[in-house]
Amino acid sequence: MAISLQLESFKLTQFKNYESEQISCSPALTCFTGANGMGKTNLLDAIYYLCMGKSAFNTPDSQIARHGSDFFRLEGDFQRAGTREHIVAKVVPRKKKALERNRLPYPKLSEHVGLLPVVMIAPDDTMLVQEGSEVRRSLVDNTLSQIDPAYLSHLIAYQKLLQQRNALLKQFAEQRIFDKAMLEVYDQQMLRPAQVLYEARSAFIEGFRPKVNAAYARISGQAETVDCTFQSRLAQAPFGQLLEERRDKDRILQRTTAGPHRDDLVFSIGGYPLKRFASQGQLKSFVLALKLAQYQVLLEEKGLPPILLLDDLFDKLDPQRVAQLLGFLREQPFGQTFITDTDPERMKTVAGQSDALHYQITKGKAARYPEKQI
Ligand SMILES: Nc1ncnc2c1ncn2[C@@H]1O[C@H](COP(=O)(O)OP(=O)(O)OP(=O)(O)O)[C@@H](O)[C@H]1O
Repeated sequence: MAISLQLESFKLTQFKNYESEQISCSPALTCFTGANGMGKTNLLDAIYYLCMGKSAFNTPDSQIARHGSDFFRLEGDFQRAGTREHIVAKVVPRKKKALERNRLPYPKLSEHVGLLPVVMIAPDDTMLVQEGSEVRRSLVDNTLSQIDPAYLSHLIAYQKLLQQRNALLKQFAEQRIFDKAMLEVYDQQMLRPAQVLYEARSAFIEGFRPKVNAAYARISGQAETVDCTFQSRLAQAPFGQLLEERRDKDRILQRTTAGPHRDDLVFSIGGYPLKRFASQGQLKSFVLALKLAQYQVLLEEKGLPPILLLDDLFDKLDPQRVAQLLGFLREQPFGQTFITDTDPERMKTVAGQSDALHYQITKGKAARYPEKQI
């Protein structure tokens, strides 16, 4: 597949440890190497921010503005299916956040999501297995939001109503009152977004499962099968019925105890719970498989290869897994890729293709490696 999504260059101003820097990108592979803490990951996060309107690490905007600065700005020049897309993010934390596409501000930031599909693979992806359900839901939500703007609108609507319903339950407890009719106003409004989220997530997981298993087999080179299933109470009863059944419980606990905000993904290996039975190596292969499956779903649904951001993977994976991953990347119709690594020598072998660009990062400054070193 011809590359039809490409970041040509991007500019950071007062973004994390970058005062001002402009980076030209390879259409295929751009590598950033440097010691720990120099600002390699920050570059990947800047690209992610331009694609998604927020940090990949949930870093609040107030912590993104460079120490001592009260704003930050990012600019990216993309080519998307033959069309130039100039994206600018101008952020004054807690005061103003504007995202512009070709000099026109978006009325809503969420309208930008999906234009420039992106997948970040980072060492802390192991949280997908080790942490609570919120992290797993956000993998699903992130993917579906990039595929379907309507999904994101329903998600935002649901989350807002949920917050309001929970606030009302708290208020009832504080004032020692209970007004069923008032609660039902929220219940009614939540039915449709909840159903949309449930149906979209269920359908998504069906397509996602075989891709996770196939990617795992390829990366780990092992025979055991892995699985990923969707767990939602909405599979047992309609949301309206769940809300009614749990009204007393919700009242006592002062929060909404059932709904799409409690959905989860269940992971297994060889038929056993992955979290408890996977070795460290199996766990790393599995989270990598989850992200590569996400990449493939986006590729199929969007019809153009997402930008792939690989953070620090080579440091954290053993050489065999690195080789498997590189083999996998070479086999697939992967689009533009960005990689960070502490070891320039290792990167030289990875970047040993003619159209790769290789930068040395030192304290928020990027310098091109001389061509002959690549
Ligand atoms: N708002 C900010 N203002 C100034 N510097 C910041 C800000 N946020 C983060 N930094 C700095 O950015 C650096 C971390 O950058 P980054 O995570 O990109 O490093 P890295 O090169 O990827 O390192 P590693 O190899 O350890 O992953 C740290 O030195 C940190 O102090």
